[in-house]
Amino acid sequence: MTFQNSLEFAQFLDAEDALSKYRQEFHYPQVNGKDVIYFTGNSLGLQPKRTQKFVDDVMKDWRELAVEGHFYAEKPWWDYHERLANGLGKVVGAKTQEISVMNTLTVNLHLLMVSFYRPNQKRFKIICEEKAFPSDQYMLQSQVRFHRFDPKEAIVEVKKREGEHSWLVEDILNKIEEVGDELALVLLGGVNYYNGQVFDMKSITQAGKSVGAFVGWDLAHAAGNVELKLHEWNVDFAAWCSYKYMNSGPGNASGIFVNEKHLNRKDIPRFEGWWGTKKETRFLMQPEFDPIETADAWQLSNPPILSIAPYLASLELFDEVGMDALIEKQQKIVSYLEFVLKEIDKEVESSFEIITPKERGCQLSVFLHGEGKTLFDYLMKNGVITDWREPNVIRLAPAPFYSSFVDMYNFGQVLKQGILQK
Ligand SMILES: Cc1ncc(COP(=O)(O)O)c(C=O)c1O
Ligand SMILES: Nc1c(O)cccc1C(=O)C[C@H](N)C(=O)O
Repeated sequence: MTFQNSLEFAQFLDAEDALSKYRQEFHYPQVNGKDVIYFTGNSLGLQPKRTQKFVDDVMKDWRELAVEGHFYAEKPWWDYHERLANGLGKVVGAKTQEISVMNTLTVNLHLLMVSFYRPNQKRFKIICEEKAFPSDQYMLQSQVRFHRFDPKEAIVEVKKREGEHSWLVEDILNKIEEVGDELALVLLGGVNYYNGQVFDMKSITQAGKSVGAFVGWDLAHAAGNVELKLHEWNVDFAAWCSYKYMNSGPGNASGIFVNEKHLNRKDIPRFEGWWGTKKETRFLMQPEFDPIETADAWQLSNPPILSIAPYLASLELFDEVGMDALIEKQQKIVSYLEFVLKEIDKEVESSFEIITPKERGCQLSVFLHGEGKTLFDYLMKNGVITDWREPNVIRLAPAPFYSSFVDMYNFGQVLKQGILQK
């Protein structure tokens, strides 16, 4: 056994880790009386301890002020959502006015497609990745049918090459070129949920724009995980959920990005509601829609303050730490996890194939050759929270805010026991 492959080395890495203190900021579920090893921040992030106060404050204001809370709460509700835009802009690389917080991811993608999928007989095709997250597939198919086109003709899926586990960027760029002036929209997941691949969003956006298409991104697995420069990359629109790497709680309100150049355009239609009208005139109850000059124009209803409160708490943490520090730790901890997996792989008969390419964020997807769901069940029973995706893949996503190097080491030990005890 080498020093690298020891508990002491993992402890040394934790001691060197400037973010290790942030683990204390989160609540940990327990199994067998011990904190779990949590790998599913890519599905639902842990609860930050400070969230409770943010929610309690809203409950208190509601209890004590009732309707007056809209205007006289310490953080008034009528513009509460605006408090999130600046912090979120830093996470996704956008200007404050390009961000709004509203609804949930699939709803927002639909609303954004109302604006940015405007097919005609010539230009009606959409490029996406094959086997995108099912909700995205349903969303795209239903949008295409809504416009009376046939999904089989309109949706062009870029496939992985035979035998490959990830997509080649050149295949996506070539497909964009090939579809050319029939292409209305490019809409992909910035990070694929299954293999954890980070797409080259800059080049793909550029290619889509160069053939005259709109380009949007589903950033469910990217927001709070990888570097994003939506404004600089000239992305038209994007949406994400807040409950994965952004730790805002199950099914919580999420964010959208609309490029500044599309704000206030009369030729880009929108579904509209009263929370998209200017605050100054909103309560005059006039029949004309007077759009806010920011992405908030896409808001329909007054936002769910109790949902947005945890998101604000979480953004405070992101603001304190910053994406650069999170990404730096993420690269170290994911590399260490890869090392742990490879070491165990040498010691046991089974073999693990990491199907995540080198373009990656927090997630390693691991194909378990020679192992079945019993290994996954063993991990769960022994306090390793991971998830299982058919046919034989576990996804491991150590979140830099709260995962430790010792967690990775201990995971390796549980994994080894799980395989050896068969
Ligand atoms: C890539 C992707 N798209 C869409 C969704 C659906 O999100 P929601 O249920 O918040 O609409 C998810 C996660 O559930 C996802 O990972
Ligand atoms: N939101 C979820 C839920 O309520 C139940 C189960 C899973 C989810 C998820 O978010 C799944 C996640 N998008 C994924 O990548 O698998």
